[in-house]
Amino acid sequence: MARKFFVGGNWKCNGTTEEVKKIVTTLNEAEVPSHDVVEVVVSPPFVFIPPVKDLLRPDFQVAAQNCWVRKGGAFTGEVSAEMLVNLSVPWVILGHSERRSLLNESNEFVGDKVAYALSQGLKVIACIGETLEQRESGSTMAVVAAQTKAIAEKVTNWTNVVLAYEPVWAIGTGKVATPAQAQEVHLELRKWLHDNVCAEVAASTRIIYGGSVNGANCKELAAKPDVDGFLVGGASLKPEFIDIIKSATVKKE
Ligand SMILES: O=C[C@H](O)COP(=O)(O)O
Repeated sequence: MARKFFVGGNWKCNGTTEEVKKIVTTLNEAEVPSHDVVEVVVSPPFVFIPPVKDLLRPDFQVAAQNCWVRKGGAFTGEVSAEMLVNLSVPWVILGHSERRSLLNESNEFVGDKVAYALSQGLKVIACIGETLEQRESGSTMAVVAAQTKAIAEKVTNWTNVVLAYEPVWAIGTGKVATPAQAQEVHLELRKWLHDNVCAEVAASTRIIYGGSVNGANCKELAAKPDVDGFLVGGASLKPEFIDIIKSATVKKE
């Protein structure tokens, strides 16, 4: 089964009303491959989700950057999956490394969040990835497998899950993984899904790469057979995000 290329733009904690309008205008005016070829999802901070949804072209979708682990209620400062569904927000990013490291989100907590968000009808971009220390000690695969296992233990249907491999050492550093490094981990993750979930999920789940992706390095990465798209941080705030979307048509090796 062909996996549709997926490009996510994670705006993180950035933007003003004016900047958001400018980014959306750039996206709306861009000529990009059709929705049959590439799925584009932008993820503004919560407060900008309603205006972005109102202004954004209909072939692009919106994701939240997080949501609460269970049904909403007395959880000050949190936003629930139900609220996102109520606002017709189709996607949510969960388990981003910034939340794992700065807010101590554990593998189990992320697994619970993914399962709950899916149960409410959201689609999930689930993030995993190793630190530089873990890579240098040779434990990359063990780390990403443990992170994926915590999700797999709670999830029965993978149809609405995109797995984002984001090595922490590549995030916001300008130090992108080489295409070979990304392909190696993506292929290993696919094997892990094959052996621990099933062949169908391994073949159909999109595994996207994140970490210093830009307009200049995206094509080489997109050519790798197991790189099914990108989760873009810094460059998603710039016009070069369009070039990254266009890399969906790069021929696979
Ligand atoms: O979610 C996106 C990643 O954290 C990548 O961020 P970056 O493209 O700024 O390195």
